Amino acid sequence: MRYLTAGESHGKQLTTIIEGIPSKMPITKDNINESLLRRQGGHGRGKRQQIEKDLVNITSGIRHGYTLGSPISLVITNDDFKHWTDIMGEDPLSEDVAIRRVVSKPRPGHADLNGALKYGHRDMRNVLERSSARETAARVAAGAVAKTLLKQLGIEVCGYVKEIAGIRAKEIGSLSMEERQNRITESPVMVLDKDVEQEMMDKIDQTKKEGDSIGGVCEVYVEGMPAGVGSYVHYDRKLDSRIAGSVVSINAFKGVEFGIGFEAAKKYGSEVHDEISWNEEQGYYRTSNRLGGFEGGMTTGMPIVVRGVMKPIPTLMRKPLESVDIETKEPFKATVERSDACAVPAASVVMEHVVAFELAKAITEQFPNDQFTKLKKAIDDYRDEIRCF
Ligand SMILES: Cc1cc2nc3c(=O)[nH]c(=O)nc-3n(C[C@H](O)[C@H](O)[C@H](O)COP(=O)(O)O)c2cc1C
Ligand SMILES: C=C(O[C@@H]1CC(C(=O)O)=C[C@@H](OP(=O)(O)O)[C@H]1O)C(=O)O
Repeated sequence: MRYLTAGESHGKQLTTIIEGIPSKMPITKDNINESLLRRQGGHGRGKRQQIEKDLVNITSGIRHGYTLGSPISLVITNDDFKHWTDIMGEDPLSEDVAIRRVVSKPRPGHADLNGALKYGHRDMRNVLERSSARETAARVAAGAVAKTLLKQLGIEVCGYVKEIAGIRAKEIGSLSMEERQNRITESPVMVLDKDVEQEMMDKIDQTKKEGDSIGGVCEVYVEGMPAGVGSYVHYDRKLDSRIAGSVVSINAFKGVEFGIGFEAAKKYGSEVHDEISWNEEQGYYRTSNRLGGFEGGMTTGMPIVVRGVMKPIPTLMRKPLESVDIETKEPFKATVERSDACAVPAASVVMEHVVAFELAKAITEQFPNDQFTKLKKAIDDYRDEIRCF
């Protein structure tokens, strides 16, 4: 399984092409639109989300509610394009207009300057349009297809906010998957712990008022993955490493941890590792899950718990960062018309979907089948086999 996305933030549309989903898997538009809608939400988003209404147009690979086994292409229209037709259209601009519209002021914290140096663009719009996190809508569409596959194999993935600007949600280990999913749907900041919700919202509002930005931590929790998915034999087949790469690939994500994560550095081995037990009903299981569901690049069969840290949004409404104009070499302070003050809730939805894609990819590699029913049977057989091992 693999996917590619195409599209600029203020261009006509975003496109996702997914390859490797087996045939005859039930799926509808609603499976994808529900995820797209969730990504647009969350307290702290800027004015752009009032312009966009992300809905998928399935243009290939799905017919009458089932996958065909051929490439699936998904299109999301950028409603904002109508305001940008001259700047983002394919027709050449007259020279004087083109010169006036050139973006020569790189924004710190964005891809602008490095992308301009690499691709030789003196108009940094050519960089910023594609490097924008608008592209995460296309990735969520791919992840929604992956989630639909996983769910039908008994694997559920759920992403939520763990921390915003130092305000940390407490551990609520006893929540079922359904309770987690309901809770984040109800929560304006997509957090499981109701006690910190208001504090997080107040912090976002205060930050917005001050024209600054904040980041945080997102967590993804997965139930139902059988033990032994992934591999220890090569670095690029380790599933935890693939997940880590997918999380850091999300715009503004700077780090990843599994289970107790960086806390492990402060502890003894006896306080970190998960002891192995066995009973007839479950087969092997762990009495704790401090390592977050991975050993040796493979799943342990315990829930996967992975967190990613998002830096504060780099575009600041009233505290602009200093930079240098690449034409004049003069310093300037970046001024902006709109930006998100905090996109951690939306990013938790993105993280859920990129993790889901890596899990579905690993499953389809380990149980290669062109037809979904055969894939389902292969996994069920494997589950029986490891229970009796
Ligand atoms: C869902 C989401 C929304 C974002 N919204 C904004 C935004 O409104 N303004 C902004 O400056 N950065 C925003 N970002 C962050 C930038 O896209 C990101 O910092 C930039 O692409 C540079 O990538 P890097 O931080 O990974 O180096 C957003 C990120 C995500 C995941
Ligand atoms: C468009 C989205 O996020 C955008 C991501 C983004 C950035 O720099 O990453 C900057 C903003 O773009 P704009 O300047 O057009 O408002 C966000 O709105 C989206 O998530 O759908």
